[in-house]
Amino acid sequence: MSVPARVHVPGFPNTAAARAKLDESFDARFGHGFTPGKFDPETSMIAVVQERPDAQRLTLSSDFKGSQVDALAERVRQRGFDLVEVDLHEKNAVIAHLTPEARAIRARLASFLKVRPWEVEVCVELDPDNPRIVDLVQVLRSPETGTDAEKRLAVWRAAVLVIPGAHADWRIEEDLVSGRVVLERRDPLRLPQRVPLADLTIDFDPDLWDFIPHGQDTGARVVGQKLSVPHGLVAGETGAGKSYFLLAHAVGALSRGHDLIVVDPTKNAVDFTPLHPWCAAVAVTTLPEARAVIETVYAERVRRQKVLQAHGIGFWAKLPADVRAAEGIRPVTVIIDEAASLLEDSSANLSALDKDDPLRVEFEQDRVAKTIIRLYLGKLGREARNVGIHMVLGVQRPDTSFLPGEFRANIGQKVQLKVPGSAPMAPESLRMLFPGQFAPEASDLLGRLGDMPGSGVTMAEGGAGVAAFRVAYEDALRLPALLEARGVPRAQKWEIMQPESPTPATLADPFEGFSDDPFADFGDDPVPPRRGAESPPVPAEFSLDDLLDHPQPPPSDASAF
Ligand SMILES: Nc1ncnc2c1ncn2[C@@H]1O[C@H](COP(=O)(O)OP(=O)(O)OP(=O)(O)O)[C@@H](O)[C@H]1O
Repeated sequence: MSVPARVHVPGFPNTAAARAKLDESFDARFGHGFTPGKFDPETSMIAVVQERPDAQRLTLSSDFKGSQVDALAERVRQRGFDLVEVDLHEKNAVIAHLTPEARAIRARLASFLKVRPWEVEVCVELDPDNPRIVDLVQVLRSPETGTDAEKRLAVWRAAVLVIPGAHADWRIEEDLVSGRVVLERRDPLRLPQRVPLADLTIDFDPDLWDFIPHGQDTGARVVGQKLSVPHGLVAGETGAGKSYFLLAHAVGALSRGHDLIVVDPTKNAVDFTPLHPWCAAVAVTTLPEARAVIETVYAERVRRQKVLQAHGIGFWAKLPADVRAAEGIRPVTVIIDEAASLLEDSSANLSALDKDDPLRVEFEQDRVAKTIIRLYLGKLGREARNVGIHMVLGVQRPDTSFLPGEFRANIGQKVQLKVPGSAPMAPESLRMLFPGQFAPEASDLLGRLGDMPGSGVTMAEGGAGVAAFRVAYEDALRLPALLEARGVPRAQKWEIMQPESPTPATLADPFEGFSDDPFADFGDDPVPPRRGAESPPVPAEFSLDDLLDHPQPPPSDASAF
């Protein structure tokens, strides 16, 4: 049967596992000795490559020993063939005509792996337009390089560099079942060396409220967050550039007319200090302070919902401009850095301490603050977009399990930043951020990012896929000048509710007697706080104790809104 040079494989995922599977079907269709080669995603065609050209099987004498294999290889070579496989147990060997490239690469890989050439089998393809460039090397057979998948990958990452012309940006993938390793040429990712934040920042324009730019991709296209899905999440360990990402987001939001709120009691939001005059509120010292700010944000959500209801309108931007101005309704961006530490429960048990011990009092207050922040975050997750409230969370690890489900479901843009010089992240650790086939893609891109801080991958809601990008940057101390130059007004400060500080004894279980959602029975929740300098002075009264003891919202102040 004549074997085609290429076959059409629409939708082929081009993974090592898919190759191994296709190899089986090649065996069935074309007989042994053909393997899937270079895949062209544009035409969905894959090459059919002969693994062992002119292969012949030799029978070895019954007393043939391992010590004689080198001599055998030399005799085979003198006859113009290559020894490709020796089976000392079955006493046979396979010889074939390897291409010069396959012979050379096999020899280099074998030497790197410290084995003899016939213990490694490769299939090599060259660039059809430039036969001096190696396009694809498939290692069809090789000795075991370790039991740990990450370590084996590290071995192949080093091994790939012995291939002439190869570099660290080559794609490297192993199929765990067949053991086939695919080493494929890719052009290196070329991210901009630096993206000046000033280049992405516009003159103050609230009409452009629904897109916050973050940086540029490999084609210098602007990457950012569309606010059609309200919230965002950025993951990155220390040194990855997370604080500067959040600063870029803050500046983008301010120049698009958002009120800015910063919550970061873990790191005291020092990087944000220059932005304080532009912040409507900050919570940067304690968890109860963070709780009060989040409660205030939620109460603002309730107030806005009432305004919308009163006008029979479902979305804040559709309110008449005069109503928005009178009510102080602008989009709100709430930045919460180190979000996990605000939400994750602490398992410490301080019952051995006296109940008035300051340490225990603080611990109990923190615990209650976390519980309440988690509750409000869940509610804001699903109820925030129509009133214009958007949150961006910073976390160390790409793990969202600590977030309330409603919040997770409303994260539009997800970003993973890479610490310069760090080991590549395995797809498994990225699955919570990037579902399905996007996790391997994200892992792959992260592996090719190079060593510049503020580089990462992002995936926006809507299935457009993952993209590598460089975060826009400006020295934090120069941000005030940038905002001034762009005409961004300083903030009207929000009045933050101060929940009464309950005594530790009443804090033991603040939600006892409530099933899932302790606020579900209370209709429209707390009395809204006063907002901005234009608002009439109405006392903002809302505390956890009020909710628990007097389920109805106090009606007396409602008319003021
Ligand atoms: N986009 C960027 N472009 C250029 N340099 C950057 C960028 N982002 C961060 N850097 C540099 O990298 C350093 C670390 O960034 P950053 O402080 O944001 O890290 P981080 O991940 O927030 O760390 P930490 O968790 O300790 O705050 C900064 O001092 C800054 O100089």
